[in-house]
Amino acid sequence: MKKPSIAMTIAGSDSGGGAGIQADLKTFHQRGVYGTSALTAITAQNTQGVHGVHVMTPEFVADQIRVVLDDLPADAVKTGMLANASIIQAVGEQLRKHQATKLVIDPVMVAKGGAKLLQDEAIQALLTQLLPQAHIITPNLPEAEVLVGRTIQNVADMKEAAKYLHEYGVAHVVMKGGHMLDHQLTDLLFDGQYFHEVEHERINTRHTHGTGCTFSACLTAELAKGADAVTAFHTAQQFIVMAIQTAPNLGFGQGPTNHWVQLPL
Ligand SMILES: Nc1ncnc2c1ncn2[C@@H]1O[C@H](COP(=O)(O)OP(=O)(O)OP(=O)(O)O)[C@@H](O)[C@H]1O
Ligand SMILES: Cc1ncc(CO)c(N)n1
Repeated sequence: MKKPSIAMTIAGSDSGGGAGIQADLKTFHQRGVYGTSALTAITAQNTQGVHGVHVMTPEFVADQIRVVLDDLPADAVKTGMLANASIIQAVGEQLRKHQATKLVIDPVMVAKGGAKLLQDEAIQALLTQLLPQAHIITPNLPEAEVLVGRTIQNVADMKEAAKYLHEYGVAHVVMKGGHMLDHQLTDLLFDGQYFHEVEHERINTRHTHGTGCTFSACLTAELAKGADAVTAFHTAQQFIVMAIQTAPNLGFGQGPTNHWVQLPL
């Protein structure tokens, strides 16, 4: 077998399997990439909500990253749920030590059911300790509003927010439009110079659990294989729309998407 590219996820476990580390690893696998992981927290979670959270110590998160990257250097790394500022600091330190490039930050703050996955005090740490070394940040609209400190109501606001976040040193900003109120959704990527926009129709479904995780995991897998940011963005966008369209109809709440989407590798 030809050696596969490696992608690492640093995130929380979703016991229900639709979001978090499980969505990331399934998506990495489906995109032909070998997935490794470091857990920041374990949630007791299903499609109906988060029933409990157990957070790892920053030292143990650092240990996982260190031993994995010493042995299995990642071609791209993504972060999801980071829980608190001490974990963010530990992650930042380890990634700098290992000179991890192609870092994708999905600034997970709240689960779809409303449970908090990041402490408020950690926002500043995310902005100052992870953004300067990141290749791409992928906020949804409520996350972007918190990071920027302004409301975002339309595509013009999304562009302003993207420019603001770019100032922190991240190479590309992807704004996900899943939370827009319109019938028509816009996702966009800002590379510091140009905006790349994708408009698509909202799919009327309850099966949107883990859409953000799945999208950013696909983006990370494409970067790991050597794609540029814009190409990776378009592939991830296609992947998530197909995954929502063909969701397996599981669970009594907001069900997972289809991680078996087949797109050319
Ligand atoms: N109902 C929908 N129809 C079509 N596309 C959608 C829908 N919901 C989300 N998307 C797409 O899914 C991707 C993820 O966006 P979204 O804003 O939902 O992420 P998120 O809120 O971080 O997800 P989560 O918190 O569940 O992981 C984007 O490309 C967005 O356009
Ligand atoms: C562990 C975890 N990470 C991220 C999300 C966001 O979808 C979630 N619901 N659970």
